[in-house]
This record gives sequence, structure tokens and C-alpha cells, in this order.
Amino acid sequence: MKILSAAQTRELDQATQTEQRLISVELMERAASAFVAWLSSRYSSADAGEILILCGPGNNGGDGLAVARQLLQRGYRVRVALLPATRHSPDWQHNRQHLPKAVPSSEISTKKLPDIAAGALVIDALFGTGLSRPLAGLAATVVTHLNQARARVIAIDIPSGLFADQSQPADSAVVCAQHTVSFGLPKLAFLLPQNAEYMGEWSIEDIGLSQKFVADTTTPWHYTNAAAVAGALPVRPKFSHKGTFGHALLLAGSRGKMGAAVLAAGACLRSGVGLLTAHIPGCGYDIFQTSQPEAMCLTDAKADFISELPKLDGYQAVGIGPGLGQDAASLAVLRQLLKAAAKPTAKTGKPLPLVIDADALNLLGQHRELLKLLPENTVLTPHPKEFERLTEPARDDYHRLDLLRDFAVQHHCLVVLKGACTCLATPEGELHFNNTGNPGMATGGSGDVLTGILLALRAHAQLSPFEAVRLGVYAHGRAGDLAATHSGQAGLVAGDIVRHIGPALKEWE
Ligand SMILES: NC(=O)C1=CN([C@@H]2O[C@H](COP(=O)(O)OP(=O)(O)OC[C@H]3O[C@@H](n4cnc5c(N)ncnc54)[C@H](OP(=O)(O)O)[C@@H]3O)[C@@H](O)[C@H]2O)[C@@H](O)CC1
Ligand SMILES: [K+]
Repeated sequence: MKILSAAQTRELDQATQTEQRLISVELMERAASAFVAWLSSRYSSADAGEILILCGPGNNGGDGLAVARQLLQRGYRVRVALLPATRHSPDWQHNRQHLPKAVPSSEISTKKLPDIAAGALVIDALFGTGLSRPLAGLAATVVTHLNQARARVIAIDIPSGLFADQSQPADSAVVCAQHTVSFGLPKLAFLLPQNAEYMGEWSIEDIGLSQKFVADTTTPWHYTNAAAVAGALPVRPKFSHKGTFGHALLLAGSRGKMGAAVLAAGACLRSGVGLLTAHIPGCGYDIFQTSQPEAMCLTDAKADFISELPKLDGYQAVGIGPGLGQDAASLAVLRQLLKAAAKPTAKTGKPLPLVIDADALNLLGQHRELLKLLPENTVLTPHPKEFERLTEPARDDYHRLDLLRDFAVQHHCLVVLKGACTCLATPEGELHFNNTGNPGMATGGSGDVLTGILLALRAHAQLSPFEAVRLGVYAHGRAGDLAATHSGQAGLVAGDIVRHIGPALKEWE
């Protein structure tokens, strides 16, 4: 699914009208109907009580006025408060004229802010994607007044005061919604942690916008949902054997951190890899062989950390990092690996696929000269702090996205920035936000599991680097979601995610 800018969203609006021979007010009516259908599926008129609709001067306010009329027709009690303005959009004016007299309406002023009882249901239709500057004056006062009221706020399209695709000054007035009901496509702002307090839960309603325009429009931003990865996992052919699905090598573990190696290995095995060999420090042999009998095991000469790079012949992908530690000898192994993997393999003529995580990323951050050795299409899986060590502190989430994109393009690699909406940056400069996963996955070992999944999928000959990583990130979140249905979010541990990779991947079969 594509994510469009605010300017492209306006063009989409126009293109839809032209394509479907609609007048703009008809599209507004569709948006209002979709919003009302959403609201009435969640709140009966008794639950809702008297609904206050705050309307601005543009089409977002026009949506609010159409919603007021439709809610009244459905038997809800509504009242409307209008933000004064010198100019109103034509569709606003149309819906103002068609607002039934039975809907009480008043104009807001500094002296007459709307009464909002705690717990009241309030619809925020002040500003949408036409926001052209941070809110100030009366508009900002109304938003602050609303946020202080402890009401149940539902935003139409986007919380008012929030820009759809760029940052606003830190002290801007923005509506804090409990839920945002948006139309057609998600907006970039919805996916960034810095906006979580404004967005609440959000959902996207289909209003039949032009699919052709969306298909023809280019954007760096994409959203990975179930439809995006449908059919992405190749069917296992009847006459396949374990060699068909690749042999992966995992370099992981150190004294006290063997669990990371065990989790990554378990995840790799559950993600369809043909064979897995793990190279681990001597201290981990019994632990590893006992907990992962399906994997083969090579032990390092050192007992506590990895100091040797095994021969790489015969492997289709190598993962390094989980529980590795940051010993100088392990750094030397990482350097040797980067150099060796860059040489084209006899089988594919391409560099050996690498997945780099955790301490291997921290070592890269401390020795940035190694970044120029990264083979093409290497996968890096940092969380924001690890990513900062590779680049620089980000001013905000938008700046972090710029850094992420630049890094992936400059180093020709795939970077998975882990978070609530994990973002995959490609060497072509695309950013793909993931829609699976839950806060229960913010737990130790969750990242090691992702490394194992990605390692298995990068060893799969039929998946392109991008397909493997996008699918792996999605499947990791999906496994976490399935795990949470059993253990709950608080009780979820990384091993639960491993145990649900199979059921998650089964959904593609
Ligand atoms: N796209 C779609 O597919 C569909 C979109 N639809 C709906 O349309 C909405 C977008 O409508 P919109 O473009 O009229 O923008 P919106 O935000 O309501 O108001 C702009 C007005 O506010 C003003 N203004 C701006 N910033 C301001 C500020 N800080 N303080 C004060 N004023 C400010 C601005 O004035 P100006 O910038 O010219 O000074 C202008 O007058 C969209 O979010 C969705 O709800 C659906 O109906 C149908 C399908
Ligand atoms: K709004």
C-alpha cells in the first residue's frame, strides 16, 4: 500500500472526481458516510450521548457538518461548534446550508468556548490535510481546551494541528484523539512514534478513491499490510529436499548471552531454512546442542566469545550479531566476514547474503570505516539507538527517516529500523512501514528472533533481498501477534514468538 504526501492526497481527491465523474461534495458525502458507519458500529446513540462536532473552515470541517446531518438521521443527538473564519470552502458552505435546524450550532469565540464534559464524545473536524501552518490564536485555544477536557475524541482524517507528512514545532497545539478515522490510505504521520499521543488508535476507511491514480503515483513511502505480502512465500515444491531451501550460518553467542544464539537459531529453523549451522563459543556447546537439536554446531577455540571465522563455502546466507559481545577478536571476525562475503559466490555470482544485528551493529558503529566493506544488499537490523550509533542523533522521527533512507542508499543495503511500525529502507531509497506486531514484543530476545527469520529467508534462493526482508519483518510481527493472543502482551517472551512463526507462515500456505 502506498503512502502519499498531503499534496498528492489533494491530487488523488481531484483524480477520483474526474475519473468517477463526481462533484467534490459527493466525495465528501462518501467520507462522511464511512465515518458515520465506523462510529455507529462502535457507539449506540445511548453510549454516545450528545455528540459535539468541532468544525473548521475547510473540507475537514465540511466532513464534520455532513457527519452531523447523517448522525442526526441515524437518531444520534448532535451539536456543532464552528470555528469562525473569513473564508470557507465551497463544500463546507454546501453542508452548512444543508445542516438540519434540529442540530444546534454555535460559533466559537475566545469568550465562548464550547462546554465539554469529561467523557463526552467529541468529533474533531477542525483541520485535515489542508493544514498550512501550525495552529495559533483561537484554533490553538480550542485544541488546548479540548485536550484538557478529558473527552472521548474521535478525529476525522487526522488529528487537527498535525501535519500529514512533516514535523511541526514541538510546542504546537495538536488534538489528542482516542481514535482517528482516515480515508483511503494511511498518512506518514500515523506511523511515527512522536505522533502516538495525538493519533490514538487509527483506522482507514475505503471511500473508493482512484486506484489508477494511486498506482501511477510514485512515493518513497509504503505500508506493508497482509495484501502487500499475499503470496510472497514460495510454495515448497513436492520434490524439494533440504538443500532446496538453503544452508544458513549463524555466528552468535558469548558467555552469559547464549540465549540470543538459541533464539535466533530456533527462529531460523522455524522459518523454513533447509539447514542451519551455528558457530558459537565453546561455553555454549551443551546449551546449544540440547536446545536446538535440529541445528549443527561449530565451536570456536575461545570458550567465552567468537574469535574465528569458519569457512564460508556451501552457505547461502550468514547472520552475525545476536549475543556476540564486543571483544576485539569478534570485531576481527566481523571484518573478515565482510571482506569474504563481498566476493561473488560461484553459485549466484552475487555477494553472500549477510544479516547483521545487535553487537555486530555496535561494532560497526564503533568502527565506521567498516561500513564501506558492507556487501551489496546486506541486511542490518538496528533499533533506533543502534542506528544512531551508525549515523548521528536524529532531531525527530522525520529526520531519522531521512538518515535511514540516506544510509540505505549510500551503503546499498537494506536497513530494518525496529520499532512499533518497523521501517525497512531499501538501497533504492524506499521506506516500507510494517503493520504487524504489538507492544508485547518489546522484550529481550525479540530482535534475535527477527535475525533468525531474516537469515532463513535470505538463504532462500527464490526470494529477492527485498521480498525476503519485507516478508520476514511482517511474519515476525504476525508471529508476535499470534503469540500475544495466547500469552497476553505482558506475559509474552521471545520464545513465544519463535513458537508462533510456524502458525504465522502457515497463513501463506
Ligand atoms: N483528500 C481526499 O481524498 C478527501 C478529503 N476530504 C476531507 O478534506 C480534508 C482536506 O480539506 P482541505 O484541503 O479543505 O483542508 P482543511 O484542513 O480542512 O482546511 C484548510 C483550511 O484551513 C485553513 N488553514 C490551514 N491551516 C490553518 C491554520 N494553521 N490556522 C488557521 N487556518 C488554517 C486553510 O486556509 P489557508 O491555508 O488558505 O490560509 C483552509 O481554509 C481532508 O482532511 C478530509 O477531511 C474528504 O471530504 C473527501 C476525500
Ligand atoms: K481533524
